[in-house]
Amino acid sequence: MNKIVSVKGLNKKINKKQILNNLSFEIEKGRIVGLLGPNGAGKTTLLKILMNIYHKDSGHVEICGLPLGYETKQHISYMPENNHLFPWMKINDAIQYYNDMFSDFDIKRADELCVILNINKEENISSLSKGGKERLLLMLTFARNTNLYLLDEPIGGIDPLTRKKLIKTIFSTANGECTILISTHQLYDVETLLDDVLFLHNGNLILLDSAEHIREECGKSLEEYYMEVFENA
Ligand SMILES: Nc1ncnc2c1ncn2[C@@H]1O[C@H](COP(=O)(O)OP(=O)(O)OP(=O)(O)O)[C@@H](O)[C@H]1O
Repeated sequence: MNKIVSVKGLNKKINKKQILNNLSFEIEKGRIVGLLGPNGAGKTTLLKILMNIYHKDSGHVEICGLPLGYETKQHISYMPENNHLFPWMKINDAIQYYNDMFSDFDIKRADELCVILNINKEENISSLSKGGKERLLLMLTFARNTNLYLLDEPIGGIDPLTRKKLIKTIFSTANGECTILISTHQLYDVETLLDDVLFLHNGNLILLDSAEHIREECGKSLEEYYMEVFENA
């Protein structure tokens, strides 16, 4: 089975406002896909639907060949936009918490990622900076062995040097087996990482293409292409 995510005719309204409009797309196994678009485009809403946190109004969504439900959640490691961890915890407690919650959590991998991302396991979560919290969430997210990683704005607060290390880490995790859908405004930083891009504008899918095709066909970087598309959208 090569389709990890399959979305057909997905619609979502919130407070009578159409947030996602008849979206249809597929994501193949092993791809790293950038979910890109301006503020309010519907990126977080889409990720929350894939995670079964928000319910769709209509349309059909499958994850790993299964219709959305409790079981599909088990296939996904999700990094939400906001920190959902308890402030009284130490990082070590958070690792334990994830280990208890998820049977696919790999403690050894968590330790390795702590070293790579310069995370002190004795630190209190309440004392972490914005970037520190993001590094913690990324460590927890990628210490799980799942088929699909959904990342919502994972690197906005992370300094450029750590971002570089992080991108390498994401590459090594991806290794052709797992699939990553990453919503970000840091296009410049993830440009080399992405296999495909999905452009959302006002809840509409306006482009799904391979990064290579965009570079070859248009002779532009993804960031340049993004600017061109959204300036004229
Ligand atoms: N719980 C909610 N109640 C009311 N409106 C909501 C809710 N969640 C999302 N929206 C609206 O849905 C639209 C899409 O929001 P969403 O957070 O999905 O966009 P986004 O592309 O992730 O934006 P950003 O890049 O700013 O994070 C926005 O107009 C937002 O105000």
